[in-house]
Amino acid sequence: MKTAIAAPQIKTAPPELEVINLTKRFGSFTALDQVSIKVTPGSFHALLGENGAGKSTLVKCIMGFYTPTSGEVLVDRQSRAIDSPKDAHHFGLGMVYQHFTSVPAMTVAENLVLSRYDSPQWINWKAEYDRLDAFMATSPFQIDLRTPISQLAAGQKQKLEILKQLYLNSRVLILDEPTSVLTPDEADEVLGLLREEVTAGHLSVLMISHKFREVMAFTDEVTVLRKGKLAGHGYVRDLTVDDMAHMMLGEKTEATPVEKVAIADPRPVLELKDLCADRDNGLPAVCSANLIVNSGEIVGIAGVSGNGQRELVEVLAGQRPRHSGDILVNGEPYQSTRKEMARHQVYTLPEEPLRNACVPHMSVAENMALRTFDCPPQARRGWLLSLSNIRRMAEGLVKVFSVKTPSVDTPVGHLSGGNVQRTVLARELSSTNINLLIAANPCFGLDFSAVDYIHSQILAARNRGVAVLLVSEDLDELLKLSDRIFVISGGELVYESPTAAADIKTLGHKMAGH
Ligand SMILES: Nc1ncnc2c1ncn2[C@@H]1O[C@H](COP(=O)(O)OP(=O)(O)OP(=O)(O)O)[C@@H](O)[C@H]1O
Repeated sequence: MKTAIAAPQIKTAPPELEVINLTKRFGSFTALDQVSIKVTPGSFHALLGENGAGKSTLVKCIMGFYTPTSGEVLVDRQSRAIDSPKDAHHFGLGMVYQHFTSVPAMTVAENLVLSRYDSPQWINWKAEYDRLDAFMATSPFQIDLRTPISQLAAGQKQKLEILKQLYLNSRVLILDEPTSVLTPDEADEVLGLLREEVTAGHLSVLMISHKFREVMAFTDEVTVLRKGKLAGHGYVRDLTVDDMAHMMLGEKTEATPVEKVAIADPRPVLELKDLCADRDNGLPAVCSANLIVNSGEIVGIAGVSGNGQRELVEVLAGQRPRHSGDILVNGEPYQSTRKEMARHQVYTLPEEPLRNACVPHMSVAENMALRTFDCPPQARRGWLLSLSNIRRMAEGLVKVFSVKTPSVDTPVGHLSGGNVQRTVLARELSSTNINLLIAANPCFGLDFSAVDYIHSQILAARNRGVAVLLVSEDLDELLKLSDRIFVISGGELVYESPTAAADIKTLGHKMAGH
């Protein structure tokens, strides 16, 4: 019988990681073209690029998820065959993802032991806890080993993802947008602690990021990809944000900002009256929510993830039954059916669009047609589909919304995260008759030029008279876009203010549940 053996906890120096002329093709599409990058031991390296530039493909090739078409991965100057994450682990490489991978019902200790590659069949918990206590005492972050994951805040969960890699003795950490689910304070804390480990020479970090502020504050070097090719490299001390943006975009010009205009005769479009909804486990998620969104108004809902926002949006999108209360759209009772959505012109941008707003194995064109496939010109008599019209419409939207996809026939599940987001945005924002738009974290995972674009689209919709409910974990986004702002905490709307009069400190306190 195999018993648990604790992972070695010796702080060895990180190895040098180098990628030489790496090419990755998916069929006839070249996602990476002769890309080289070197992560020197004890450096904090940022990997930048627009959505679809090839960043995830590059790190997936390094970690052995993908087999490169050609090129080499060198660890300590020797070419290595890395065919799986387990091989990568063997060479000291570990990956931390955007989303948490821990099992919510298990404790921190159980998740750490579970993360090991030498999964034991029998665990001596007494000995395991002694070793875990010793590991935790010397690690850069401390988390109580006996706490279930479901009780951890987002920042602690992300710290645990990093701790897992340290526990596995990974010396080169590859982080894929590690702060996207964190508040700015949590992000600074996590990156600051990693920075200390890098400065002490215990770790190297290669971090995919869209946030220039974090790149400038915490990293030493940047490598930039553009359309699958190496577009630049440099030291952060020698570069400005403009330099990096220019490397990412080439000669493209920036979007002109959209100004808000005053709306005449606003009328209530969305009304929530004592709306209550439950979580999957039957416990209350949304408690007696009351709010009105008027035409030509953006109402923002701020809150730390897990405070009922997801369930609220799911109820409005028809993906979760309400427990009680009323929803009115244009003054009429609203049950969020597809028919009602079409009649009242309600559009939604839910979070995690690949899971909540797409059918991953269906093509980009089919996904773009999910709202309109049974209407002319995409269908005759409601059921006779015109595939050529569906493709033609998708080709137009791909151009307008700059979706990077090999073709409109590619399964949407094959697109990069940001391009899945753009596919859904194209479908939901392209109608000229939008009446109500419900958007949840619409810029999650998007590069800065895409964020500007989406913000200008949402503002332009508002200026046309669309009522917008914007649920976001990004307070800066809410302060920039919304006319009125609410805070949701513990499922209750605990604060409301016109955004111009909102006090940031009070917002922060309310978000933290005080
Ligand atoms: N399994 C796959 N099959 C076909 N094409 C793919 C596959 N995975 C990625 N691609 C394509 O490769 C390109 C690069 O994708 P990748 O996910 O590496 O981009 P990225 O820079 O990480 O983008 P983002 O910032 O949006 O996450 C995209 O055009 C994507 O559509």
